[in-house]
Amino acid sequence: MMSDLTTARFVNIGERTNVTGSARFKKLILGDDYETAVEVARDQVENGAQIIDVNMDEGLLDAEKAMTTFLKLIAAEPDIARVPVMIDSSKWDVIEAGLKCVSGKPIVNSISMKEGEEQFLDHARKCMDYGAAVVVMAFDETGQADTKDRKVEICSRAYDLLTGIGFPPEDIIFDPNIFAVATGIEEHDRYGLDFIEAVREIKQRCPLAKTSGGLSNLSFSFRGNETVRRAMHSVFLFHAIPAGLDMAIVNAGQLDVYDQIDPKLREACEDVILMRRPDATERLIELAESYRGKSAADEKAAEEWRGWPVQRRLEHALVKGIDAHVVEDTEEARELVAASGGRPIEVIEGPLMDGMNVVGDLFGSGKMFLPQVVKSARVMKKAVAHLIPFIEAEKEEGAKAKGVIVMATVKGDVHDIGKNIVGVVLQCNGYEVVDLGVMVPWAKILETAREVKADMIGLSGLITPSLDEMVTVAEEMQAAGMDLPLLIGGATTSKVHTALRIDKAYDGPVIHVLDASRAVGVASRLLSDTQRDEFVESTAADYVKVREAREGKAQSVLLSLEEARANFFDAYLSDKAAPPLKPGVHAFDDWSLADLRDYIDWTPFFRAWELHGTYPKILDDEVVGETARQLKADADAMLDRIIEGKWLTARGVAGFWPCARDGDDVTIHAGDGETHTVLPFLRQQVKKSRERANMCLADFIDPAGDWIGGFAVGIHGIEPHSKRFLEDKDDYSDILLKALADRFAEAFAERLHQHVRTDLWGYAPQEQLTNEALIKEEYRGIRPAPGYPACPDHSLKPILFDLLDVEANAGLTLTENFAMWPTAAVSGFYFGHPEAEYFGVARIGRGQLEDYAKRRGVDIATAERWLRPNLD
Ligand SMILES: C[S@@+](CC[C@H](N)C(=O)[O-])C[C@H]1O[C@@H](n2cnc3c(N)ncnc32)[C@H](O)[C@@H]1O
Repeated sequence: MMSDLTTARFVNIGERTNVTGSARFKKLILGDDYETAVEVARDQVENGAQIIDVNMDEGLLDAEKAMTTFLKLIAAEPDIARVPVMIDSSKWDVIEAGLKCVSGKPIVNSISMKEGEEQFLDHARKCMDYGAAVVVMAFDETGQADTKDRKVEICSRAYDLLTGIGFPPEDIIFDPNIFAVATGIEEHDRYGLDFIEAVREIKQRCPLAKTSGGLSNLSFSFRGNETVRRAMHSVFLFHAIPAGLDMAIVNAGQLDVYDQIDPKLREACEDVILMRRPDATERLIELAESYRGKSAADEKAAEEWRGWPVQRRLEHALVKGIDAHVVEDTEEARELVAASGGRPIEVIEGPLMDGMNVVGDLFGSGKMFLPQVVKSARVMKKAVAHLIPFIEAEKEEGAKAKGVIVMATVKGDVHDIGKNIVGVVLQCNGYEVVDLGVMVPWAKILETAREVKADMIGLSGLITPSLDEMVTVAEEMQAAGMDLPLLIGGATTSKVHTALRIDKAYDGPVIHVLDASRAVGVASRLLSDTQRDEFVESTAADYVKVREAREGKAQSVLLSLEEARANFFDAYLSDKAAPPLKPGVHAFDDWSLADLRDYIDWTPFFRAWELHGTYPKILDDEVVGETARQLKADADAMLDRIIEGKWLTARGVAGFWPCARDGDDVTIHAGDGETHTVLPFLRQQVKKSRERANMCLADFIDPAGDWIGGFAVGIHGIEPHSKRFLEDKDDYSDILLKALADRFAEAFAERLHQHVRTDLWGYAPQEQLTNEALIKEEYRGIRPAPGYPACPDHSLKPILFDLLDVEANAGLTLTENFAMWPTAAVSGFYFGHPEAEYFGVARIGRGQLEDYAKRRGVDIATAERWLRPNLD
């Protein structure tokens, strides 16, 4: 309960006997269990309610009867009947029925000028007849008052009308409408402050009248987060009561003592309610995350661990990933250490490292998974950040890292989720990570490694051209005479490529790290006095074996290019799709994120966090189910924030052009009929068994004339949010946000493709598929993406981007190695033929390489670089 001066004359109105606000009470009344329903009223009075609000407005109920029955029952209970009853209904008949059953002074909730002055005064006169006080809502013929001025204007007008008919001013209670704040909508930012200021003015203008409000609305955006809601309510009252608020409908048992609210949370609530800073909402939303999802039982457990000794609290916070109290706990630990003459560094070396060791052990033994580890790392980072100024002030050496690792996503590539996860996992295992970010040229990597005296270098990349960039880094390390271990990771990297190309380019140790969960094991062996040599030697020997196996392996037989072309896929061209209903290029500036949310494929999201399994089954998985559920809950909460706060913008473009197949090229005739663009595709050359064709995407296009489409979609606006998370040492939220942006991009590609089939191209207008069926690609047509197996050459992207004018229409650009920026982006071609399917071009021969170079007008070396994965 709030307990300070300001509350002395403040009246709590109990809200639990309200079928619209309490699911439990509704169930009792619908079930005719009035006996227990009366107990709800008694509990409220015992918990400090000084008025009880009774509401029976429920479609399935005879509200008049329910109101009458309930009020008569509580009138017979002296310990309840000692407090006034507020008869709450939007129906006047129900109010009148209630008025007849109340013996003491009733309060009517509510009347307003919504239907005009006449009805308002009619209801007021009837209330007067019953000696009832009235709640007057700030509502008039034009609607509900939302600004301060409207609130004051309507209440002043009502006051004059009521006192004009002799209504006792002390029986008037104004409710100037408490609305939800921190919704992410800018116009709502003023709602808290406007209410408080309106109350102040109404009290001055309307002598003797009282003010009230329904408090739970205020925190509506934080549904499910009781801690934050309670804090917001208490902070709001703390400021509204001195302004003149006399009463509020509130769960009296659910208010916190103002002084005992976590100061960080209290300040964030205050910033929002009093509109003290423009980013108040975002800050509160962000902070709220750390209090989210706490049930009553969790709350109790939470209170319990807060009573433990500080060392144990820190360990608990680290293992559970709770960052809400870590700064205050770290400070307490620091003071404790200081009191016994110790140094701040001892807090890191002692309780924090102990906690992280527990995390490391749990992770190592498969009892904890990446999302939890990243959350633990967030706690650790915040604790360390708090200690650093003290450590520096004492001119102490920082905690000695186990080793220093320079990490980078290579030049031309922009993907960093995997790298970031590895970085966080290494950091929380005691390594110092120098993260150079994305698109890092080799020179910068080498220079930094020297500068920080790195113990190893870690490279990451997602697109195929990055494989070459990694070879370049290895070659440059060799040329510079370095011998640091080089770690290789990322989606397109493989042990085979590492063995065949990178390991051969560099004499120092080269290790392919399959996934983030292995990074710590690799790093610790590389830096161990006893294990290093053995590990390096056995890995090198392993790579030699890979190379030998490769050399000795009978390679699949390749047809000549002519033979492969002769065995093309002979599609039924009469089945080709009709021309598009809406040809040309269509840009979409701001596709609804709420709409895209329903198209998300969650399985790859879990994979990004190294939780393997298909959604939704993964949620019930025996081993990772709990982690997956928590991760999904965090993702859903962030999606709410992204959508409500309009953090991101989905921009996309789709277009369709007349075209014809010309050998393995598709020639597009754009606009004027004169200019044409050539899309050169590659053909499978591996000798096929039996009837199977040597496919090429061009085979799905009619040489006599056809249509092809293209698209590009991207998710914009991530940067400021990412920056804010990182400034707050919150890698977990940063990675979560990036993974969700990727999900939105894929969902947008799926949604746009559906729109294309059913509307823009319109060859499948009747299609109706569930999201599951969309994910399984049960529709007609495909959208192959440059860089994927059917068209592995990323360098087709500039051609596609020109056709669609992607930069202007969707705001996407390409790096020198054809990675799209922003990172959360997808692009590809549309083929509408019913037999069109995905395949892999796989290995091609020298003949096709030379032919392709000619068709593209580039030299062989360039074509080799583009097609490297298909040449090995
Ligand atoms: C990478 S998944 C993305 C869809 C998945 N539901 C998601 O949300 O991540 C499938 C997409 O990759 C591309 N793709 C897959 N296999 C391909 C292939 N063999 N050739 C070309 N593109 C391919 C297509 O653009 C296809 O729509």
